[in-house]
Amino acid sequence: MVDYITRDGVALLQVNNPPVNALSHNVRAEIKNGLDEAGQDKQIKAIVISGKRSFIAGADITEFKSGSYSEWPTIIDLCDLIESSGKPVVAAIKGFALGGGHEIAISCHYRIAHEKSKFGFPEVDIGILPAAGGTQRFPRLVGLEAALDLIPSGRHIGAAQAFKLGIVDKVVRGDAVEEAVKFAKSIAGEPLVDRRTSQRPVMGAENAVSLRDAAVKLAMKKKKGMIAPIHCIKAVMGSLLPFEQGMEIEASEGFMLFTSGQMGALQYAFFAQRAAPKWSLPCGASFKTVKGRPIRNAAVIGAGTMGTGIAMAMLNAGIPVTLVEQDRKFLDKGVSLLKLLYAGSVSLRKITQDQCDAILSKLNTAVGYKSLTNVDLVIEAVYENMALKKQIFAELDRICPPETFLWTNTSALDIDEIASATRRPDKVLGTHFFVPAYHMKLLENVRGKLTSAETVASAQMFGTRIGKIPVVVGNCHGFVGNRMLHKYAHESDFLIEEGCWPEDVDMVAENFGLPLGPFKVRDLS
Ligand SMILES: CCCCCCCCCCCCCC(=O)CC(=O)SCCNC(=O)CCNC(=O)[C@H](O)C(C)(C)COP(=O)(O)OP(=O)(O)OC[C@H]1O[C@@H](n2cnc3c(N)ncnc32)[C@H](O)[C@@H]1OP(=O)(O)O
Ligand SMILES: NC(=O)C1=CN([C@@H]2O[C@H](COP(=O)(O)OP(=O)(O)OC[C@H]3O[C@@H](n4cnc5c(N)ncnc54)[C@H](O)[C@@H]3O)[C@@H](O)[C@H]2O)C=CC1
Repeated sequence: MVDYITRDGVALLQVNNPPVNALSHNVRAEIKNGLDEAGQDKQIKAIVISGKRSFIAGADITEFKSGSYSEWPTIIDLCDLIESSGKPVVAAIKGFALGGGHEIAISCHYRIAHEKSKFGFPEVDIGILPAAGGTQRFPRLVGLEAALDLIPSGRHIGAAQAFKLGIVDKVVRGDAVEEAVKFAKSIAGEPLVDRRTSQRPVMGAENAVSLRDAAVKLAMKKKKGMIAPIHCIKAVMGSLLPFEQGMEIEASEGFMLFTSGQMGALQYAFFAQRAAPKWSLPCGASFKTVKGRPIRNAAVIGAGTMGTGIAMAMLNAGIPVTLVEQDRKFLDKGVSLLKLLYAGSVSLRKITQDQCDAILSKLNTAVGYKSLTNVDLVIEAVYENMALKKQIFAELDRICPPETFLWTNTSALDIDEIASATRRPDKVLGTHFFVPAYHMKLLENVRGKLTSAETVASAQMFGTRIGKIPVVVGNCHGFVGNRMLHKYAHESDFLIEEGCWPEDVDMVAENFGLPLGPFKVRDLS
């Protein structure tokens, strides 16, 4: 799990724990053994820590449930051992240095990074904080302001910004490991006192109160309902005390999170989101055995709320789209809405005008279906009316090539009945997007009785390509999402009957952490 390689007086400790080099217990133990061996070997003058393929993506998240994250040696122990090493330790970073991996890196005496490497503390999004000294060393390396930005937000940054902030000593284009080995040889024997991060002062301490208040305000806005960002901020503020006292604050703030229900829920969500796209069918076909067909171009029928949102989701992923309506007036309305949304993204600087123009150049429009003779996929998003949907599917079946997938964005209708209007029920499937479809991550791919495994595979692949979390569900009224939403909607309605105002119900739901309350969502729908 950790290869120990010697190179001309340098010991290279290369973590090899696929897929992401998480710091599982065995990895930690082997890093410790490597450090001990290098420390004792008189021939070794310097140490390089790196990862095969990528650096280290952090603690092994499964260990927070099993408890082995706290088994010796912990990441805290490793960081202390690295920092206190009498021989210089250089981190060679390519790929990701995240969470505990980032903490290991900033405990090293020097950091050499590939230009495409990424740095961050994503702990906040799994309900914890960088509890291996990250909240104490990081402010000492980059100053209070940057630490109060990056730790509570969990944002990743690239190598160039990491260099600007002082996280990284050198950014390289070539092989980071080779560069680090060369560098390690060049600094062997130099004094390390000012290279030990925990011994540095924190820059920006004079503005501590205003920086803290701004960070709390931002965290409450951006991560509504989450407790971890506030504990992260409190722990970072502890860095203004001597290092050992700061570590105690980090541990006590960490303890509250490590024992919280939010940690369990967010870590469940982390693994659930990665499990969702992995599908299998009762016939035995699965994501491992069946390949999807890539979608080169598509059409969307209906330029209403959902049709425009679905078209945007595809355009954002670079898929050329033809937006189809029943008449010119509805089409113009849909296209204006779509253009307005992109103009909004330009004015908010989410995309440039050039990017906006490039995206819109892939949009075609049509009234009627006659032009759809060369599309890989059609997604229908017209009114929720079975007779209308069946009529449209029958017509599409006549016009589109036999291999074209015909998918429907119905909220609750029977996929098998819609498929029965065609001679290709194997290629019919429900793609249930959620409003706003260009933004919401969930995509239910509803499998009918006759939907083929290739169609399911293609829909799952398509979902991932357009940035969604696609999940295969069965065909029943309301599928999964809307059956859950029904209960939620009923309870919200009961509250109104009992005398609450819709805005009060929304406020409570939003304070709980939902981005929009139930009545605002209904207004959007
Ligand atoms: C305080 C009280 C207790 C006292 C005792 C004190 C003891 C010591 C405390 C030590 C505390 C340590 C604190 C700490 O530093 C915490 C952390 O480091 S938490 C982890 C932080 N890191 C992350 O959150 C990274 C998560 N991963 C990602 O963001 C992405 O995976 C990544 C960008 C790295 C790669 O993305 P991508 O290529 O898209 O791959 P996937 O996301 O699909 O992942 C592939 C595969 O790998 C699994 N996986 C990813 N990361 C982890 C992980 N960190 N641990 C375990 N498994 C991971 C993922 O689930 C996928 O698995 P599949 O089975 O293939 O689906
Ligand atoms: N609005 C929502 O929140 C969600 C809606 N859905 C489903 O998506 C589908 C569409 O819903 P919305 O976008 O909200 O409806 P909408 O009323 O906003 O848009 C429907 C559009 O379809 C067009 N249309 C009607 N007949 C047509 C035809 N024969 N050919 C071409 N275009 C035609 C209409 O002109 C209209 O612009 C429905 O089945 C709905 O149940 C699914 C998820 C969420």
